[in-house]
Amino acid sequence: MSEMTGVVDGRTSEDDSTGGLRLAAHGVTHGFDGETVFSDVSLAVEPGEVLAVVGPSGSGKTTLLRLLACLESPAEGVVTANGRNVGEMSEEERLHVRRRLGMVLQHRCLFSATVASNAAYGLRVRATWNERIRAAIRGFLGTAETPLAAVDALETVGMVDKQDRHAASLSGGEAQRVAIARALAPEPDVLLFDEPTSNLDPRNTAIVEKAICDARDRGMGVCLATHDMQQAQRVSDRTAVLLGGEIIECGPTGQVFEEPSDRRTRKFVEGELVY
Ligand SMILES: Nc1ncnc2c1ncn2[C@@H]1O[C@H](COP(=O)(O)OP(=O)(O)OP(=O)(O)O)[C@@H](O)[C@H]1O
Repeated sequence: MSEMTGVVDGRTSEDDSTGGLRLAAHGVTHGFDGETVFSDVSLAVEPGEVLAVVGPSGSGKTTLLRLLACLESPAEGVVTANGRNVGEMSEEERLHVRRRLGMVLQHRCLFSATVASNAAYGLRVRATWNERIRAAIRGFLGTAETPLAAVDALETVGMVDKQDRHAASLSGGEAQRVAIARALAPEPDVLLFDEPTSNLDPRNTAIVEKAICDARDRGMGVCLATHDMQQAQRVSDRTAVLLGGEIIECGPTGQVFEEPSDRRTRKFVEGELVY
């Protein structure tokens, strides 16, 4: 619980003053059907950094991301957003936090709509009522245009030329890139990416990794769950190793990979650990 500073209810000194969003898990334990997946996990995604979460299949990377995304509540411990316990927020406040997040889940699902409409989804749900009414009128008149931010995001992932295609017609890799564009378009404060390049070839992996680094350089916090040790080394500032139901190591990526303090980390990152 070492990161649990100045928390939990009420506003704290960490609150919105920085303009960014700091998401943190404090002493979090979670599991399913009576089985614990991980215990006493504490980590934070700082604004302007990429935090990689690496660990074997089934170690709980997705579960941790879902807790940080406020999609589930931890069995024990708390998740905070700028120092406030999201479990003690009203529904409206939690929704406000969720709207500051962009998420790409491993089992991404696109809506049954065009690529452009999918990419613009996050902008639509964040729009004010006035903006929604104007958009509805433009839709009715047949003069609706794809918002520039959605076009930019599609351009970033190399999908702008397919913006009129129906999502159902896309390959797995194309759908993955549209899901990433959908997360990027609203310029959220924090991006939570679960294996975002699992279906991509090296060229498109490089494009997505560049988008992740660009987002970090613009001040977003990025939490990246990945199996790909090279990817963690290429893009992340810090790496957390989730193994055997706990975070066994969390620190600057160079240090975790080159001079880990836990011998299991060295075995894991070098692919020697049998699990
Ligand atoms: N909704 C659920 N109901 C029951 N068990 C679940 C559920 N979600 C995850 N689990 C279990 O929790 C454990 C952790 O799953 P999780 O998907 O978080 O791992 P992961 O590290 O992301 O795995 P992978 O790298 O294979 O994606 C697994 O044993 C999984 O079967």
